[in-house]
Amino acid sequence: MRCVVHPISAIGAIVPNFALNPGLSWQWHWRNQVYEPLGAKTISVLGWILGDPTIYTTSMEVARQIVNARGQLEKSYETTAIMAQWGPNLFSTNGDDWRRHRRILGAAFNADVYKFVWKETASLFDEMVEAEQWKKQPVVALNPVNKLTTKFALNIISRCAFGNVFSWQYESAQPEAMDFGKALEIVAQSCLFRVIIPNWMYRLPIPLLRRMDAAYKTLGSFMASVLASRKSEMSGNTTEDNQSRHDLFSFMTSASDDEGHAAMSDDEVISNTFLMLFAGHDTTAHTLDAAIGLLALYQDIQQEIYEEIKTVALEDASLPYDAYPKLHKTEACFLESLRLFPAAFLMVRTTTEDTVITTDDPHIHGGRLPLSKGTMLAVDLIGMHYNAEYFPEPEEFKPSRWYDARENDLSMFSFGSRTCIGRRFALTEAVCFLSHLLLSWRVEPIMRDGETAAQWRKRLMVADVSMTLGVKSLPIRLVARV
Ligand code: HEM
Repeated sequence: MRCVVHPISAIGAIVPNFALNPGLSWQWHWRNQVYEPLGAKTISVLGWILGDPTIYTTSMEVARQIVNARGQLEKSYETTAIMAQWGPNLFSTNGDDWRRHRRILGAAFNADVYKFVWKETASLFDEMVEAEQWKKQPVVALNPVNKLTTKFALNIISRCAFGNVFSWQYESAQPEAMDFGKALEIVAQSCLFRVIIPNWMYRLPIPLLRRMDAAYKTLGSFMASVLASRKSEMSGNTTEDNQSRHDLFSFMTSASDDEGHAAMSDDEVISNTFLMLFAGHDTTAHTLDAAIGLLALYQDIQQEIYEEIKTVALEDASLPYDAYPKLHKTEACFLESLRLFPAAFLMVRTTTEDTVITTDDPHIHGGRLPLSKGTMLAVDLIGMHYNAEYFPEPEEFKPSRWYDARENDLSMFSFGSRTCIGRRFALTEAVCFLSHLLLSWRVEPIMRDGETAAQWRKRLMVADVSMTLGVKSLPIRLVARV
């Protein structure tokens, strides 16, 4: 594909998708117009004015080679800078450094944490229902549902990453004050701009920039103070007991402590915490939106899932953690929503030396693609997930595709050793949220007069692509089940 400005460049990413500019969202808008007509799963994309050639692939085979290659293909500074604003972390590092981060964080993602995620999600759900007074109303309009899921996922990651609980009705006494909840929200929304805007600009009297800067500083000093207090707990200087905590931060700091000379530095601990805050909420919230939208459209599937949830709910309508392994259909529904709307839609690597990859397009260079050092490769998860060879009738919402899926089939979380470390965290939170929601309410689309379900889907179930991918502003109605 040839274009004026490469999609993975500052200008390409900012300018929206139109005939002359693919933009960051071409993979969504042109998902049926590029690979199939070219007769290839792996293509090159070249910007005439700006941007070096990049190889894009929708092939599972090539994707596995790319993400599992050791040494010849790595993450580059340019493509990880947004996630590494506080220093090196699991997402941004390669080789031995990455292995050290993965070992330490791997210890933090454990069964106790998943149980904690379930407990916190269930408890926040109850708090939300109470605060929003849903029980008093036969019908609740969520317009849009996105606000609710984003608030929910931010709150959960804050609880489960730091053990920092802010209540559902949390509002600062002074609306202009910069506290943790506000700072987290602003930082999450402004990550991309933070790497583009030079530091000196934050000294200008521009309220928006000043507020962004204050949010970064608040979050930075909050993370530093939590680290200091956890270290103090570990050295036995306080009455608090680090062992009784089940948040990721505590497991990460004690795993790092156990590593001795291979431990993470304070900057690395803080950078990994920021990474989890960021990677751990937007992706899950976006997918919950998509799942709720799709279930609203596919009432028969929603009913099937409701029946499954009902069989595991206790008499008081609570759903214990033990029920989770029995909620296959609910989990499959979330996975299928992720297939249709892959929140992390692009995985990028760069060659560190001249290399050759094997493609499954034998008619192009005999299926062998020579690449020179410095070539960027991008795994296009949208193109892969809408390829009928892998997923027949790709536009259809069919959770049953995932009923017998193995861990390594979950393409939406990447493959192999660099697969998403937070996938079980996300799945636990999502299944807990959806099962609580669907047990008590039926979800329906709020349509315009005379609009059909198909028109509603076409109008609203459209991917909004920036750092992550999700559907925009979905109007949803909750109808109480009697
Ligand atoms: C629906 C939710 C999620 C999706 C779709 C998702 C997707 C992904 C994907 C595709 C990757 C691979 C990126 C690459 O190699 O370029 C990844 C990596 C990662 N994810 Fe997730 N993720 C989700 C939730 C989470 C959560 C909840 C956390 C943490 C609490 C998390 C933390 C990470 C981290 C730290 C990495 C880097 C792993 C490494 O390089 O070893 N993710 N995620």
